[in-house]
Amino acid sequence: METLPMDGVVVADFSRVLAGPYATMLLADLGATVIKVERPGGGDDTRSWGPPWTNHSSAYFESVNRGKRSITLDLADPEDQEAARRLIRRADVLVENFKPGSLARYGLDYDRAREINPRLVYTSISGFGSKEGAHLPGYDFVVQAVGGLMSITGDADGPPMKVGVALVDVLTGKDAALGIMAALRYRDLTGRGQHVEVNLLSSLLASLANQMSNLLTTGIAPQRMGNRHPSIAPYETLRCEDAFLAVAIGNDAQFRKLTDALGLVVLADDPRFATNAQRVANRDELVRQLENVLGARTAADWQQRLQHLGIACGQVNDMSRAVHYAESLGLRPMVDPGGGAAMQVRMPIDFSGHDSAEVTPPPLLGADTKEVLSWLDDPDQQLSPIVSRRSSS
Ligand SMILES: CC(C)(COP(=O)(O)OP(=O)(O)OC[C@H]1O[C@@H](n2cnc3c(N)ncnc32)[C@H](O)[C@@H]1OP(=O)(O)O)[C@@H](O)C(=O)NCCC(=O)NCCSC(=O)C(=O)O
Repeated sequence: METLPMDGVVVADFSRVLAGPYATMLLADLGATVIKVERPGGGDDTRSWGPPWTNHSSAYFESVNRGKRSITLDLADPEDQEAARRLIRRADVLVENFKPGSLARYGLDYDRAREINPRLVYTSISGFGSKEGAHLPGYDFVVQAVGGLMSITGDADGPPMKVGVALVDVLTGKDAALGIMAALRYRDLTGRGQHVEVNLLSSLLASLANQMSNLLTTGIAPQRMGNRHPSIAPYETLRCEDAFLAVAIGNDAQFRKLTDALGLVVLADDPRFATNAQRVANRDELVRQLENVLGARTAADWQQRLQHLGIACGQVNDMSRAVHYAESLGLRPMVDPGGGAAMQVRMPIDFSGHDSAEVTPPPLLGADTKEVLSWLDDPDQQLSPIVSRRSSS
């Protein structure tokens, strides 16, 4: 069997909803053995976040839980707490997203866990950190609001708007996975585990990149600009005959190519538009002139013509067309987990040394409890490979 980067790494996954499960799914995709601990009865909250539903849970749950085993433990029950501690003893990594402090009630907080296993990388995901914001529940939507993202998203004269997916959770999940990788490397160097903490608000603030830098440079908070860019023009959606085309011009040479293609070469020498700063200052007039010409053809037609000249542009696709577009470019965005489960999006990293792990469908609630508990009792026992839960259920 092929060697994967995280082969042999055991992850005790006490997380639920999105950010934590996203992080542990990445680890599973990279070959780790992920044991998802769920509450008996309903399990991960998102198993009931539908519609849409699958035969066994929800599309939401399935999007971030492939490649894992599921066990149910009632952490309020002393016997199950003991099982959780046995799992901690065997694990390399623990991931949890309880509200900070909650796990102490069950004897599963960091201090207790490191007594049991000093090599453990104990990863906590919270909404707002473990200090003054520890008691605050953290959902992506609220963090998009208080973290500034909504204030810079949407039309200039429209209401604040969220991004169309729980992107803060995804960013936080990726930060968690990165933190885990670094802590495992540190453990390789020192032999010591540690407590890795990430939170939704900090991951969002850290991802505001140039917009945050604009604030810090000028003291003025950036505002919503629709699809426009605060510092580059044209870098926005432009109206064609039938639809919008996103056009991104990053330097003057690219602008000259664009004006050539549109038969507007005079604009490239016009003092109002010759440099990026001038184009930003005279953006409304620039867009008016560009749209005058773009309006004569369809967005698809312009996409083909402009891409041919090396200009960054593309139609505004729905998600189905987005997948087809990726496939038309030779990418392999999708993977079939088998077992009758719906197709999934593949982990987006390619390695030259090995293929991506084979993907297995998300687990049924508690499907692995018996086997994992017996594995915890017997250090010589191997876990059997995950097979398709659906065909065996
Ligand atoms: C996700 C949460 C908002 C959920 O809020 P709550 O349901 O109020 O949180 P809690 O974690 O405290 O869990 C609720 C209760 O269930 C109990 N609980 C949970 N699992 C178990 C098991 N296995 N056994 C026994 N008891 C359990 C837990 O101890 C609490 O008990 P009592 O204390 O006795 O009630 C919060 O956990 C949180 O802020 N997490 C950190 C940030 C995060 O990951 N957010 C999710 C992003 S997803 C998202 O935003 C999106 O998808 O959109």
